[in-house]
Amino acid sequence: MNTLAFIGGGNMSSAVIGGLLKSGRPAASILVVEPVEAARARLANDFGVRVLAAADASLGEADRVVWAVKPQLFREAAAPCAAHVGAALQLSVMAGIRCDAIAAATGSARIVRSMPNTPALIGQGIAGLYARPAVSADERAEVEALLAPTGEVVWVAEEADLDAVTALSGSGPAYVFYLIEALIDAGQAAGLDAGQARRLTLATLAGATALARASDDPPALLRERVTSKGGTTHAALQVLEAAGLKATVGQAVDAARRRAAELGDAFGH
Ligand SMILES: NC(=O)C1=CN([C@@H]2O[C@H](COP(=O)(O)OP(=O)(O)OC[C@H]3O[C@@H](n4cnc5c(N)ncnc54)[C@H](O)[C@@H]3O)[C@@H](O)[C@H]2O)C=CC1
Ligand SMILES: O=C(O)[C@@H]1CCC=N1
Repeated sequence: MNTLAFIGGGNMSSAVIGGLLKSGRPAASILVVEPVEAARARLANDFGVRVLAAADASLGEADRVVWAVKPQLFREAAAPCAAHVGAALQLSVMAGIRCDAIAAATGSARIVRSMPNTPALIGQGIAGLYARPAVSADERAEVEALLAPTGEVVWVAEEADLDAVTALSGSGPAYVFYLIEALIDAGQAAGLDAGQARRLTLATLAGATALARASDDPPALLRERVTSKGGTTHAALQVLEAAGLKATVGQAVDAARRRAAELGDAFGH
């Protein structure tokens, strides 16, 4: 079995490692560079993987390297690894660090960038993936298998499309949580207690999403089926329309996409 190295052993790495072990990968084939002692102890206890406090020559064993440090720490983390990992396929889950910057820091041309989202932590994420041309079809399939425990993947053809993925599904859970907050508050304002408002809100979002997934009909048609003529839904939707909610959502996603591009420029090399 080849060796897989993770640089950074936090939330995202733990989600991927947990899934890999469940799918039968031997813990001894996984190496994690993690400077925080408590995090190393947790990785060793929970998973039995090999942990390193700092990069050393044993990283040279790895033919696959997963970059999972916070973006602003990438350069600092990469410097001591670079001498050992240049021949490996690099997979990054870091927001905003472009392939050029990863190539410059690692000396590898074989790079896959992914943009995950936080539901990955419970196996229900979706990640956008972009591969440089030097990455083979077999390596792409291997990356898909690696990320399978975190949820779904979507490939994009251009690296710039990852900025749109970041704006839609990377940041997207925050938009949904914001809507959840607003609906719970509204339910309470309408007279329900906090527990009732929370249950009704979460089950409604989960149920509507599941129905949209299960149906071949477009969301607009599903919406129309809820909306009786002259009824309650119509009254609510008129308020949302008058407030320009669709346009506002469009502007919000565009602001996130532009910010992702700016951050990519800022982390450039
Ligand atoms: N789209 C999203 O919502 C998400 C994006 N991500 C991306 O995944 C990456 C990792 O995020 P998390 O796992 O949530 O962060 P985290 O903070 O849980 O884990 C990062 C780990 O890197 C370690 N670290 C710090 N300096 C290091 C160094 N020099 N060498 C090796 N390790 C070092 C830290 O001690 C920490 O354990 C980030 O770049 C983030 O952009 C992660 C989760 C969700
Ligand atoms: O807010 C951010 O910049 C990161 C990228 C997507 C989710 N979190």
